[in-house]
Amino acid sequence: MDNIITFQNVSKRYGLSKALNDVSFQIPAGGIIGLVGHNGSGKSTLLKLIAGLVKKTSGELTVCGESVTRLIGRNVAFLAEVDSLYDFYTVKETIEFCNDVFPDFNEQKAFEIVATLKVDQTKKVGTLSKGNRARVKIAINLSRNVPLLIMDEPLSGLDPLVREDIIKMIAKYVEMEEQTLIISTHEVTEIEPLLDHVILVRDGEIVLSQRVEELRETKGQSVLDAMKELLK
Ligand SMILES: Nc1ncnc2c1ncn2[C@@H]1O[C@H](COP(=O)(O)OP(=O)(O)OP(=O)(O)O)[C@@H](O)[C@H]1O
Repeated sequence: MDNIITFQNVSKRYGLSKALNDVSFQIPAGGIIGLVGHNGSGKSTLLKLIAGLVKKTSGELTVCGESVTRLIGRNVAFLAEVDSLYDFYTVKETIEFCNDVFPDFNEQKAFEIVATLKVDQTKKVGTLSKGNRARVKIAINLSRNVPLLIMDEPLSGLDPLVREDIIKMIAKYVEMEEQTLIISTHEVTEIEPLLDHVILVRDGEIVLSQRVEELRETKGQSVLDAMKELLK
């Protein structure tokens, strides 16, 4: 499969407000894709459409070669801005719970990631600092053995040490040959070294979808340069 995701003339409206406007583009399979745009540009909507969490208003959307329905959740691990972890479970119980719920879950990997990040597994999730809660979220997402990982703003509102931990874990644990990770972020400078492909969104439209290497070779631009030019 060359492209893991294809959007053809996809629009999404919430009532009268247009979040995505007649969008057509493809996302290649494998590697890390950065989704970048200002607040309210449509990034979360695009990610939720891919994960089958909201319905398109019109157009054609395929993920892993199938039209998207709610069943697409089998192929997609979605890390939302607001998490759905249970406060009353310890970190260990949370990982065991995920192992029961997701048939594709790699429990050993999850334990390894939280141990690497020095999160105390005996603590209840509700008592964790914001940074450690984010570390648990990323461990769970990276431990799903699915073709498509989606992370909506995983770095937002976190201090530099936590952001660094998350970036390191992404670099180490995404299975680049078999998995595609789409990550939306405002922290372009930090994430740029990881990116294979970048998608820029402005006012519900895709203004760029290109390999980062190609952007450098053909236009001599970094992702940040392209962002400054196209997202003014
Ligand atoms: N459930 C909803 N109901 C109504 N309007 C919505 C809803 N969700 C998003 N919108 C609107 O759709 C547009 C795109 O929102 P979206 O959350 O996709 O943007 P975003 O790029 O993810 O923003 P941010 O960076 O702030 O998270 C915005 O104008 C937003 O107000």
